[in-house]
Amino acid sequence: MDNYGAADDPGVTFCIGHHEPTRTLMVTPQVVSRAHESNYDLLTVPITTTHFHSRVLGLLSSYLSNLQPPSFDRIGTMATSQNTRPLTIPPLTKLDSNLTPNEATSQLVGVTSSWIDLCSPDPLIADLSRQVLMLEVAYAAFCGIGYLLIPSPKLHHGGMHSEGVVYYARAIQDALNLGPYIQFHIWLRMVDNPELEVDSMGDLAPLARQEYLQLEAGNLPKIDPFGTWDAWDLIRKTCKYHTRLFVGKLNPLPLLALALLPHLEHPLNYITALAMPKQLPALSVQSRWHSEPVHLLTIDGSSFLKNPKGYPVLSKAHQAFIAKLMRLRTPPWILLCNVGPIPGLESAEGIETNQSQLSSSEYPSLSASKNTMILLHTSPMYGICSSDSPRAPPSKDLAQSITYEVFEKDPIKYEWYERAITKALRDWADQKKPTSHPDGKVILAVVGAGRGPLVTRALRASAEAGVDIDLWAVEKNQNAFVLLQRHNETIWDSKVTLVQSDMRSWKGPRVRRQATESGAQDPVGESLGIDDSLLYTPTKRTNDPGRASDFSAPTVSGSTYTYVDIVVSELLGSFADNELSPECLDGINDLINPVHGISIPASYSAHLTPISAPKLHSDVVNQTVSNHAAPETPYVVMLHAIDFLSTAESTGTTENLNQNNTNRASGSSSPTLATEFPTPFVQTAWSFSHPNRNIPPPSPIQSTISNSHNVRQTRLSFPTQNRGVCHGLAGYFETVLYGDVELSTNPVTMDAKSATMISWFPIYFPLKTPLNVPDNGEVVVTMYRQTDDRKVWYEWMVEVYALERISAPVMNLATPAMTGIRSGSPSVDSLKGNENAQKPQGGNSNQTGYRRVRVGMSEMHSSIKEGCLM
Ligand SMILES: C[S@@+](CC[C@H](N)C(=O)[O-])C[C@H]1O[C@@H](n2cnc3c(N)ncnc32)[C@H](O)[C@@H]1O
Repeated sequence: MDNYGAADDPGVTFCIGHHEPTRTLMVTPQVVSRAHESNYDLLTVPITTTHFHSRVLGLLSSYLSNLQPPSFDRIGTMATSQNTRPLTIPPLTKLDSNLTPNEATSQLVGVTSSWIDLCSPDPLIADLSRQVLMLEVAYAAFCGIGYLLIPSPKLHHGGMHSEGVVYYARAIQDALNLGPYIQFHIWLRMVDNPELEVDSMGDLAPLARQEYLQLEAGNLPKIDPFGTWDAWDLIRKTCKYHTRLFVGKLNPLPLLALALLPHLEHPLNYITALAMPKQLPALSVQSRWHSEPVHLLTIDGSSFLKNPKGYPVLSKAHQAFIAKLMRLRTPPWILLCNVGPIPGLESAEGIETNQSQLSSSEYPSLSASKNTMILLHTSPMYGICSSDSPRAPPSKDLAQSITYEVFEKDPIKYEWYERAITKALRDWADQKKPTSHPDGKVILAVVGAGRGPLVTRALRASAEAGVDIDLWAVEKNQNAFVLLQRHNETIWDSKVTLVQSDMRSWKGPRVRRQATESGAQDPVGESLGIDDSLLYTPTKRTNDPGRASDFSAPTVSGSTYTYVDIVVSELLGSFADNELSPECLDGINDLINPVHGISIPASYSAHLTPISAPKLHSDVVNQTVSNHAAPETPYVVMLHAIDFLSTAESTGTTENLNQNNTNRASGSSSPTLATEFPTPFVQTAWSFSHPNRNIPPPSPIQSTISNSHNVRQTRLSFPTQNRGVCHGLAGYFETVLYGDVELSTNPVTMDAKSATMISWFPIYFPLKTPLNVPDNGEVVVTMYRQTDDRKVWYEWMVEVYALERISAPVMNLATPAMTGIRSGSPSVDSLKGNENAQKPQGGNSNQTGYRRVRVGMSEMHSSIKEGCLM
């Protein structure tokens, strides 16, 4: 158990801003306070004016008219060297900016010029653009602007695509240094659609000289769902995952529809009544952006659609996406663009609103929108903790009472334990199994009892099953032990025998001898209260199954040691075994009834999947400055801002999915709305079972006990559908408590096995250096659970493969031979597409197949420095 956090949902504060691209108004404190009265939390402001724009265009024009056309030099370079007279923009003048430092500046988001083209293949345009940006950033920094919105890089230049993004990225790197107190937001569309990259009048891009442009490619421009994400990935990598660099996303969501929901009696009816809702990109694309640091969500007025009553409405898919973003640790600010002037502040004249049909007074008050959006924030799961904040696993130090208290609030865990114990007791009685107690009671021990919630559940289970138990509770934490004593007196009616000990040195339960030599009943043992057996020398039970109740050991105060029939423990960590449950339970393995003994849990398994987790990566990189072991430490963390790289993906857009009413590719055919992100492909790394019949006997030549039987290793292959970046691995666990009673944190099985359980966060195994993953590739994970008999640690390595299409006889095709693919999970072949899966069996004709080509590999990471001491 390793989950910490506040139990109450803190709610989300929404921050709504107003963006008017052609704002000419000088933004004074009075203007800001007027915007506040209209319930806007912030305003955008252009850094420079149209005067500045004209000045730069004028400069460029006169420069070009005096310039010789560029030509190749003797070495043959043109685009990469400029042996020409430089064009330098003189400093800003007072007509070049309306921005003046004042007390309202901190509530402004500065917007840099969108008419520049930092990506231009023409070095003159690219350099001029860079100068404009630098002048603007420097002036914004001088004025005390805290947030800058930088328009998107231009990705298409004739036949060239994304070639100049690296120049853009390099300029942002300079800008970060120039404005050390500014947060930079790169303004991107969700998908790369060349048709939306339209040049406006006065833009520098079309002024690029023909000599530098490649001719238009013959093919029609295509929408690339991950094209803008690719650009973002390059920018943030160039800027080394800088903590002040975020995404400001252009998102065509009709947000004001959401704002209007309180006015509607049955808002969902109105939404479903819409004829043609705006289309969100595929869920895989939404999921990718959800994992990125999106701090501004901009919603354009053109996105609004009207419902039959004339109000703007929002589809459920849109709501779902916004709601998901709002549950992040840092929910984005919402920026409404082109929605008309702020009432009473700006005249609509000169301001182009995309909603000619809607006047600004028709829009709801922003306070209403805030309340509505808070209503969307309903899932209890997300309020429990701060998400995506990496935290090293809990130390093995004694836990504080508050820690136990938080865990004890879990609505599922204890309920499930009680069900498991009840079932185990009923089965024991039904199967008429002999017990280890002379009176026929089932001896049950809660080992690692903490403050005793499982003890309470065991007593309830006994009453429920109608099976008498002799109950023992073992706990090493002396402070928790005080509470166990108190509970025994006040709640448990002194029915429990308490043992303050590390379970590994406990000698087992004691019962009264059936009769003393004199024939009198021994009074000790009915209820021993606090057990003092540690004061006595260890005894040895017989392992002869036929003598499970043979109390041949030396007696203590007329009592004798016996076996435990049912051991109940909860020593699990986020990755199942990472809090040394196997090692602790090994220590009491010999105390368990060798024939009929039961352990609850009976088994547990560790599961993993590769993820993209840019925020976590950035946090880990920052921690590395003070802690060199940070990138080799597994972190317990609520994973929200992540993207699963290997999924049972459905490829349709949200709209298609909505129409088809299909949901997860894992096979659910229920008619639910497809707003869930694709289901991850999670595989089993390894498992442990108890009681463990395979523990080797101690070696006579070694003083220490070997732990080698608890070493594990795995190598798993994960097909990936879309390109992305692997920052690390997400780890989960599943456990079989008893029979069909199971707990799971695995996102694929959690809902079925233990929905709403909150005791465990997932675990995150970071990669020091993120690895790029190609479309339709494979990520192969090699992982170990290692031990040196003193501590336990993990080692992990990731390889990335591209699948190269080949034509070869079927016999020669290289097929991945990985373990861990379980029934119910998509197979590697089926995720590659249907070609392999559907190829005809037999025959030796040449057929299309795939060869794996390794394109990336991490180092072997090791958490040995942070290993868990046994
Ligand atoms: C995760 S807590 C579970 C507490 C309680 N059983 C519950 O479910 O709320 C694990 C408990 O086991 C105790 N523990 C861990 N290792 C132990 C050991 N080797 N011997 C005895 N107690 C141990 C810890 O002190 C802690 O109280």
